[in-house]
Amino acid sequence: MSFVIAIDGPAASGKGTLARRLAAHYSLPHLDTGLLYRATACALLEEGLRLDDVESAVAAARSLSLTDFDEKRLRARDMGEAASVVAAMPAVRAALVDMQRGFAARPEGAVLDGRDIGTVICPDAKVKIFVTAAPETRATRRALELARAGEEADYTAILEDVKKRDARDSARSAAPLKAAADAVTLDTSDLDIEEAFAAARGIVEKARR
Ligand SMILES: Nc1ncnc2c1ncn2[C@@H]1O[C@H](COP(=O)(O)OP(=O)(O)OP(=O)(O)O)[C@@H](O)[C@H]1O
Ligand SMILES: Nc1ccn([C@@H]2O[C@H](COP(=O)(O)O)[C@@H](O)[C@H]2O)c(=O)n1
Repeated sequence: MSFVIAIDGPAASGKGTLARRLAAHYSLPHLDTGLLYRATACALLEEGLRLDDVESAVAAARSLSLTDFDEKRLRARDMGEAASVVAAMPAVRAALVDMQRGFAARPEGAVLDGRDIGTVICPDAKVKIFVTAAPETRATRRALELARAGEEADYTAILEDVKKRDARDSARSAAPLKAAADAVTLDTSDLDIEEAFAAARGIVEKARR
């Protein structure tokens, strides 16, 4: 397998930040797989369909194009919650596997971040990192991010969101959120972004040797 870095972790743990930084550092393409589930949920909501309409969700997942995402819309808070509802459907997950594995199979390698990259999508990845942080830390960071963007940032509501999403993602039967047995866990609760990036680079370098 080519040089694949698989990054998983709970909501707002900083996996996207680390995945982007590692991809830039190693000149690898990056796929934020959460966007696939967010885009699937968004397609349903925009059509006025219910989030539990499995057939429509599978059709929406199958028609996604990786180059076609309105990231600002998809990263809205309500879309994270909606994504986690469709992500619990085994048929939706199955519809998105080939797209993710195709991305990971690029000859130069790739960085993918999500919930099941190390466990299901790329079980043979050379590097697996499970990024985590205390829920309160994650909620504080997300609230700061929203406040910086001039959006509503109610810490208590965000903390509740994060906990609810983690619980649903961990409890589902299909590809639940969990660290792969051979992943290295990186707890960033007491690390700033530069420290977390340095630690992640250390993990990658060790795995490459
Ligand atoms: N180690 C860190 N210290 C401080 N802030 C951080 C750290 N890592 C990430 N952040 C900030 O926390 C917020 C969430 O990070 P990020 O978007 O990377 O998380 P994520 O796990 O990809 O989230 P999601 O699950 O919603 O996709 C961002 O504002 C980011 O800048
Ligand atoms: N590999 C993945 C990635 C994401 N999900 C689900 O999508 C939701 C949104 O993901 P973010 O990373 O953008 O926060 C997330 O809560 C999961 O339910 C997934 O199941 N598998």
